[in-house]
Amino acid sequence: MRSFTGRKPPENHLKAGYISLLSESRAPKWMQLPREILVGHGTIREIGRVCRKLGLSGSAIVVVDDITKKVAGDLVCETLADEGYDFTVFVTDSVRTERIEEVKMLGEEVGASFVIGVGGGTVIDLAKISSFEMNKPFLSVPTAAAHDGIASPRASVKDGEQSVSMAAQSPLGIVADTQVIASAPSRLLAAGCGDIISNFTAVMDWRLAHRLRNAPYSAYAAALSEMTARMIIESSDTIKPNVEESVRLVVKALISSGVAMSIAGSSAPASGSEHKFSHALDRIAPKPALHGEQCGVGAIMMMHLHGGDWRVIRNALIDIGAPVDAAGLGIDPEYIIEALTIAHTINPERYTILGTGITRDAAERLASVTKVI
Ligand SMILES: NC(=O)C1=CN([C@@H]2O[C@H](COP(=O)(O)OP(=O)(O)OC[C@H]3O[C@@H](n4cnc5c(N)ncnc54)[C@H](OP(=O)(O)O)[C@@H]3O)[C@@H](O)[C@H]2O)C=CC1
Ligand SMILES: O=C(CO)COP(=O)(O)O
Ligand SMILES: [Zn+2]
Repeated sequence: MRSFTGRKPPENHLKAGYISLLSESRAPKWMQLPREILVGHGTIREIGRVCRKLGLSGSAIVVVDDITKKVAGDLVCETLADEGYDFTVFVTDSVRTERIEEVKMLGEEVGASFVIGVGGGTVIDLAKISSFEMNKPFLSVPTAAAHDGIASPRASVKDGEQSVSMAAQSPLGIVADTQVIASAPSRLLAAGCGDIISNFTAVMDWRLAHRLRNAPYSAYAAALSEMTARMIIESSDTIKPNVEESVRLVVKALISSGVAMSIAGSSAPASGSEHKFSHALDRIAPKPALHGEQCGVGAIMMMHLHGGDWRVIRNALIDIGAPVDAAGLGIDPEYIIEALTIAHTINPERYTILGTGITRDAAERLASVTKVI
């Protein structure tokens, strides 16, 4: 059991919290949250009943890709048929804008009333954004617990070679079958833990942006997001690959992180300087690693910049079997340094500890002090 306190809370920690509660923005807030969430062994067989419970009628578009069609998509279709639903399967290879248009056209053609995404980030993001643009509800059926996109209201869309993060909609329902997710490559579960642990530095950046730039801030969303990171760090020595109990813990953390983004009305509680670093790597690295893996390594370095206990983050990632350095990411150190120096240019409207950017020397020193290179 690891206990993590981040930076020593100031004496008036409660007061600081109180101040941030006082500063909760008073503008009317629209929070869209998932309504039915089912996590457990074999829950894919319940998908038809979940749709009924959600009052969904008419036909569905089931978005899969080659891997996830076999892994779970076919069983989802069988279960929908048993419950009397019509459906049309859309097999994708990406979440490019052309695919979004194709799903929308198909939806129009068959008169679909809702969309189900069965897969990883790419598949679920395609179901999320296309259903949002069709003004139809969507259900998230993750086949891996690799990041919090399974529950968030955000989507990353490939625009040319770049990935653009955009607001979309929360899933109306989430059906996470721990048996399916536990059989996914163990690297994916470790990546999901990296994405969650990175919430620590995301929240520290958010508080900094609130103090220095009066950025809209929600103490509730920050507390929920920080709690997910704390729980994963404190359980890091018990999270084991291909074990359903571990999957259940990580999936609940990913869902809570997605809910924190819904409460905040932005990805701020789960995306700070460490995500800027990851998105920068996605842009320049010849072969980027998984999103959550890059965010975990980013969190080690950004926690150091924040003056926090970066070794606790690094040790937890080691326990979990997630990468902690350039070698583990399979990325040349030169790209790590370059990504650090351009990270501040990603989502420039979001202020973080990176400020207006760090120099190459500072980046090199940061990456070596934290043993990333
Ligand atoms: N919307 C959001 O809030 C977030 C979105 N993202 C985005 O998600 C994307 C990452 O998604 P992705 O590339 O799919 O990577 P993932 O990390 O989701 O999945 C990695 C790979 O594992 C495959 N996979 C998924 N489930 C299984 C399984 N059960 N067995 C075997 N393989 C499996 C995926 O295939 P497949 O692609 O077929 O599922 C993918 O090839 C990035 O573009 C990122 O920007 C990341 C974080 C948050
Ligand atoms: O990955 C995310 C949260 O974990 C979403 O963050 P972005 O808004 O930076 O894409
Ligand atoms: Zn993320």
